[in-house]
Amino acid sequence: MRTAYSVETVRAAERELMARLPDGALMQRAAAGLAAACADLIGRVYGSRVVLLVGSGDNGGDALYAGARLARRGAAVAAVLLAPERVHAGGLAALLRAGGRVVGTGADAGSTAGAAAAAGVGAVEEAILRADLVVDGIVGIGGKGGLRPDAAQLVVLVAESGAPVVAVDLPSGVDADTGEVRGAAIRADLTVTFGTHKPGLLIDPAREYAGSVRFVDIGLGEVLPAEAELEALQHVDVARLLPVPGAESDKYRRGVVGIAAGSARYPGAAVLAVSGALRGGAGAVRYVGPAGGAVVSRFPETLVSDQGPAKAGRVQAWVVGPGAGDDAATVAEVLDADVPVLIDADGLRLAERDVVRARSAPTLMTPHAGEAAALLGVAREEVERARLASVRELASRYGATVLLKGSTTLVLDSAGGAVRVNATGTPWLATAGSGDVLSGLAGSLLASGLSALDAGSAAAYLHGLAGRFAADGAPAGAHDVAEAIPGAWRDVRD
Ligand SMILES: NC(=O)C1=CN([C@@H]2O[C@H](COP(=O)(O)OP(=O)(O)OC[C@H]3O[C@@H](n4cnc5c(N)ncnc54)[C@H](OP(=O)(O)O)[C@@H]3O)[C@@H](O)[C@H]2O)[C@@H](O)CC1
Ligand SMILES: [K+]
Repeated sequence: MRTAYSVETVRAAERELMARLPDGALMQRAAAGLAAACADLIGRVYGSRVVLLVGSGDNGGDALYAGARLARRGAAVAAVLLAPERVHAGGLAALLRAGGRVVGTGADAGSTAGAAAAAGVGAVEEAILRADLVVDGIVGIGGKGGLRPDAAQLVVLVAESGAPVVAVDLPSGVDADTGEVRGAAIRADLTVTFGTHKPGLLIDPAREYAGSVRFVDIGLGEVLPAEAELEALQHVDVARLLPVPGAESDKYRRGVVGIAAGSARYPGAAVLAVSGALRGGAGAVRYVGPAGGAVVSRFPETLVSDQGPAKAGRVQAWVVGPGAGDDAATVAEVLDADVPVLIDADGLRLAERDVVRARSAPTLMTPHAGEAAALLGVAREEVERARLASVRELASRYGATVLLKGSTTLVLDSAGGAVRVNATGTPWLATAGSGDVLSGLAGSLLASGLSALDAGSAAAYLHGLAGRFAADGAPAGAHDVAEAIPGAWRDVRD
């Protein structure tokens, strides 16, 4: 399991650890890891041109000490100082001792102007445009709000230069706790993060700015609390969750999932939800709704009923909503059942909030950003900008477990706790019907006994992986994704 902790938690752990260690020890560990990562990225250190962007905090200090290490290995290292009068003094001294230099306004230690001040801008620009590597030490977990204008100007120059960029701890300009990006931010090829991942490194849009992420252990793990703010399941975690039938299992013991989906207008949604459900571990799939003919002709193993959910026979979990149109009565009937219910698509719009809140069996809601926005009464962009806040707000308003779909899917249990983030997806998954497959898959896992949190996060993981396998770099339809689920399941189990 990969975990991420908020800035507040990191600060507390950092204080505790620092109290036990000699001064500066943590920064030296960070700088050593950072320098090694930079060297790996550029390949040949000797003779390479490295530019450090140095803010006035410890993030800049990390960059300076790492720069000193690279300079000792023969790199030509130039530091651009955003606030020369408040630069990390030890770090700067180390860089200068190792043969590094200060470029631009930073050369004028008396200047209070930023790096973009007219006097030094030419030299700064030239250094950045000619760099083999840019190290972003503008700001780390101490960043507040969008980048200030002088820092934002450096971001533009770095983007123009096209040089590889290593971000120190976080790409400057992204919010460490939320993954939000306000205004300019560094786009890194690699982010070297210390002690623990920060939520922003795992949640879009910030995740995209981080590039690949390399973790440097500075010993913080021993003082971090057991529960993280964010968890990202890995293969081994998902493998532990997936149901395995025993020798005594029959279809009923493995669980029956009921799919109440589709309409005369959208029969395909029913077929796709069933296609996901058949690959999700339940022993049988029951279908209720007007698309029974289409479902059975594609999947003859489905148990079809036209009696409505209450009379359809026993199920251990329901999926309601994909392609449901305006059939509010079916949604209400399903919500009345005392078994776990997954609500998706049209069902999200049709479900009464008070009814959802009053349910005693688990409820799993699976909106995409547009649906979440409609439920919250905000613009879609607002949800995409602030995914973490959105999933929290929805879970609290509905008293339900919420899976917010997207490039990084977030799942939050109705009782709170760590948010699970899933990043196995691929942009190719943004295709019609893909969500219907996910709802069937998650519903099937619910029916086989997983909690709403585990069913949602394991389904998102498998679905994302199946999307990758199905697409393999080319467009794929939702039915291809469903067909790739067994391969994803095997990949996880092996
Ligand atoms: N955690 C650990 O165990 C370890 C942490 N370590 C490292 O320390 C880092 C945290 O250092 P930190 O606390 O000094 O804060 P940091 O990120 O440098 O930022 C503060 C500076 O940024 C400025 N600034 C703020 N907002 C800004 C904006 N929008 N735009 C522009 N500037 C802005 C702010 O200016 P001010 O508000 O003071 O004017 C202040 O000068 C952490 O990320 C990691 O790299 C490692 O050494 C190993 C151990
Ligand atoms: K940074």
